[in-house]
Amino acid sequence: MGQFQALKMGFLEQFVHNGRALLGHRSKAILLSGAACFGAVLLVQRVNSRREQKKRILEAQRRREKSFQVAERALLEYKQSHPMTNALYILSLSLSELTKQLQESALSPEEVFYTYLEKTLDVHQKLNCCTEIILDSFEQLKTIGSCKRGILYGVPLSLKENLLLKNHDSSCGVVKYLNQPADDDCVLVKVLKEQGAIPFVRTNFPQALLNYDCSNPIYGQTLNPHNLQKTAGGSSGGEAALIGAGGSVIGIGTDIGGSARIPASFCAICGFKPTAGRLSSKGCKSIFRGQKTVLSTPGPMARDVDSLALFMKAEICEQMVFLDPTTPLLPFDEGLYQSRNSLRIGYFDCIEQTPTSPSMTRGVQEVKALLEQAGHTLVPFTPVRILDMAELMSKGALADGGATFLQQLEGSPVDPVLHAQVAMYRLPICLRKVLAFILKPFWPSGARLLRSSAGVGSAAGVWKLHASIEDCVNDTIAQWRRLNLDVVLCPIIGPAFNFCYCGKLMSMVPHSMTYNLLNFCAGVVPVSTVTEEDERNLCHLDKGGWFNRVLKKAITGGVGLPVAVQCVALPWHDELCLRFMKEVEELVKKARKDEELK
Ligand SMILES: CCCCCCCC/C=C\CCCCCCCC(=O)NCCS(=O)(=O)O
Repeated sequence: MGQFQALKMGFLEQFVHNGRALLGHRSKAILLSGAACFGAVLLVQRVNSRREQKKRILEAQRRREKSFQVAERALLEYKQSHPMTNALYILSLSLSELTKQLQESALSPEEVFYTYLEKTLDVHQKLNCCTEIILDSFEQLKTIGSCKRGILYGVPLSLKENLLLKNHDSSCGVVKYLNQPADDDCVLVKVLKEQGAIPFVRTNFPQALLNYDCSNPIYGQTLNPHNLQKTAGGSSGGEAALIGAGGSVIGIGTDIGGSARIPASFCAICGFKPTAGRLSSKGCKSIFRGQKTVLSTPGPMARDVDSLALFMKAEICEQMVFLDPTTPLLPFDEGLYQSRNSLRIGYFDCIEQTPTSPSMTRGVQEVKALLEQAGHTLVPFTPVRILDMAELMSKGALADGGATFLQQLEGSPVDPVLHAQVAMYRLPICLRKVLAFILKPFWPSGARLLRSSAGVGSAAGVWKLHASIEDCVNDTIAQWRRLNLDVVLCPIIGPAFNFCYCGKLMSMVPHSMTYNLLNFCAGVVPVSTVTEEDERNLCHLDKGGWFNRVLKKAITGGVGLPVAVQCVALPWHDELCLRFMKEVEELVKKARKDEELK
């Protein structure tokens, strides 16, 4: 019995042990196969989502190609019955001259439209600057002849892709925004159509718009008309390239950190960022709607300043205020724009701890001399609290540490122009703060960039940020008043960079974004080209730290590229800013003529 009992116990123990082992193996196996299934599901999901991404991108690219093909056919048909003898003449006209000829019926809307269409198709082939020919414009053209009205009667116009257009996508280079056609035109486009303009082409931008290069995974990289190895700039780079190469006489960009001004500087055209609120932003798509700390605004881009002013006159009308009553009842002050009394102008040619190229500095110095010769008073001006402002603009635009930006990119391949930014926004906030703390003694500017990209953390942080910005606005205005200034002359980022450097040089953005932060108006005028001496002077950048060395790499090989300056005025003094830009433009033109005559 004892033996039997022992045998039974041993057998039972063995049974339980085997059972446990079996169960252990089984649960392990179950767990493993569960994990494998989960992994496989994830993989399949990923493959499917990549396939879906590719499919949507291909569809968008095909839509673009189709619009070009239809436009080419229409152009061919038109040319067969209407030999376009006036093309060179039409393309040489400024916007004011063109509108005059159209109003007087010296030119017909059809010949102007097809001339610009032909040029645009040709320019796009070389620069990849357009995202679509707006086929509805052919219908608009058919009806426009009978009704001659509006300041811009018969003028073909280009639009950055993020301006909403009824029945068209505004993708901003983000796959999840594809196949979501807008219900209505944005207010600016509605007003322009009422003023007789014909929006005929949409233009390219960098993915998600928060960069000053010009490439995205749907439409690719836009090239600079002055050097195909350089970027057109951004984010309104398609506009700048198209206008700079003569494919459009007037276009609209948007600007939260320099997007209308930087590409204008890169492509030798004029770009204007009005005071935010002066023009309606209703229907201008932004990647982080609701961000109200640093204000975005649409702005005109053109070959000359008069065109920018004419555009402002056309937009600022009762209809704009009716469609968007958040805009002020403040008619365009033609008298102020035309005034030619002498100005008191503050100037600076660099910003502390912010990379600045030799041609940026030279541009300001040369224009300063011309303005002085013309009888204006130039006063040295050091921007107040510029380093604080650099941090505030970064904290404002990235109050969430870049989380929304990354969210918007989910489901999209990330364009190489964004790699540097995305890498930074992917770092956990606390790691950015720790790294910033460690880097501060060795690399203060890098540390500042990292720390300010960590956002504000809380609602109290937002209020503190807004209070600090208010202080900066008040201090800047107080300084203008102390010096009794009308306007300020300063550098704008340039010359055009090699591809994919803009994201690595966000530290240069204070040159333009300061005026978005302060909500002053600012515009850019081309004044010169990069000289051999500017190129030789790049060696000075070797000394100034990492960002300066990156800048040197970004702009090496730039001889002959456009150089521009920036003109700034106080909030709501848009006409004064444009008048100052006009003055600069005229003086530079005169100096060039005098130089040629020598
Ligand atoms: C301590 C140094 C800080 C430097 C400031 C860096 C700020 C970086 C923050 C955000 C990135 C902004 C990039 C701005 C580039 C210009 C892009 C632009 O204006 N896009 C237009 C967007 S809109 O919504 O269509 O107006």
